[in-house]
Amino acid sequence: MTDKNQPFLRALAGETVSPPPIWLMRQAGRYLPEYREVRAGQPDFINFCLNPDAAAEVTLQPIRRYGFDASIVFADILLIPYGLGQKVWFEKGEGPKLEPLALEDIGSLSVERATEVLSPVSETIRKVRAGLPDTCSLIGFAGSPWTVATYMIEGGGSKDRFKARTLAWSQPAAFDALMDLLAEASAHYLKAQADAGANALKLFDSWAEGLPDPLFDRVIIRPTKLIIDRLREMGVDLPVIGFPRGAGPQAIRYARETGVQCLALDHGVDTGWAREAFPKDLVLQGQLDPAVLRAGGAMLDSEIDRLLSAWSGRPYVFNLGHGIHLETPPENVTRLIERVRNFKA
Ligand SMILES: Cc1c2[nH]c(c1CCC(=O)O)Cc1[nH]c(c(CCC(=O)O)c1C)Cc1[nH]c(c(CCC(=O)O)c1C)Cc1[nH]c(c(C)c1CCC(=O)O)C2
Repeated sequence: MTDKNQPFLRALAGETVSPPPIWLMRQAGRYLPEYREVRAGQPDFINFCLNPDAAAEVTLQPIRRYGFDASIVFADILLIPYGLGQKVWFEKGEGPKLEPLALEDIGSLSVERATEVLSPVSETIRKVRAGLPDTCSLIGFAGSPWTVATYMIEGGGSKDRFKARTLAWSQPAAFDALMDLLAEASAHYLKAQADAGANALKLFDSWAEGLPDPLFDRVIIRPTKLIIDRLREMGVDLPVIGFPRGAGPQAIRYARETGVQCLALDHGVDTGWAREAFPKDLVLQGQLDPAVLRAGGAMLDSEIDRLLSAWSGRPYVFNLGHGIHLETPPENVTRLIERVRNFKA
């Protein structure tokens, strides 16, 4: 299996592939009836993620149904806090819950424990890789330290991450130490995924929006660069995709300074601006609105065409601007893929 066989890896290496490779953020999930069936037998979400047979099966489901160019291992960004020793659970319809972490308690978190607890994810990767066609790439991932820390500190999702931002300003040394610890745990976790057979890696910074420059540098750029530098030090040379959702123009600095090979754009990014703002050798991914995929019809077609035209002639991976919505009709995804695959530049 070489890069040449995989259109997704060719694009990540900087080649303009036409039509562009396509996969979707959160492509395994509740919009698929076959996922809901497996999920029904796996009441505990964390155990589900750490069950290699079940996790490999749902990772492969969207590949079988749609033939995407890339798969992403079924896991969750909150496995890291769980592995480090924090209490994490998922309540139906309410999203993730965590026992809020006080910065004074960082000492109770263990990187070694996380590496051990998360080892089933490597087993999932081995199983998935063995079940994938040679032309399909496999993406390993982790949450970025800031996004993961917001859940750890707030005890779940939050509207504007006010508590986490306050702590970043009021206790800078302790907060930066938490970033360091999360970066170290993530680097080891991603290295294990690479060793198990992942072809590319992705860092999800879903809550990168709304940060003043000094915080953006401290909690987004520095820890992201730490992870990538650490991976390179450990001999991992896979391409890395960064997704600093909502970063706006700060993404220019992010792309220049962190060491990512590919930048995933959210649907709120001005396409014309981004075409000019990012260097031509930076691979871009995105940025279809999950709501237009949910809506379908003629609007979906015209949005697909707009993005394909806007991003043609440069290395690009077709994707959503954020995760697929659970109410998305599976046939809209079929329509999307057909339209992308029939595109002639
Ligand atoms: C912020 C974040 C999380 N998890 C993730 C992010 C970053 C991407 C983003 O911004 O969407 C990333 C993630 N979560 C999941 C995957 C693998 C599946 C895939 O991408 O195909 C990935 C890549 C499975 C999941 N993770 C979760 C589900 C749904 C759980 C279920 O089946 O009941 C899945 C399929 C649960 C989860 N996990 C998380 C939340 C907020 C929730 C609840 C919201 C929701 O239900 O969608 C944290």
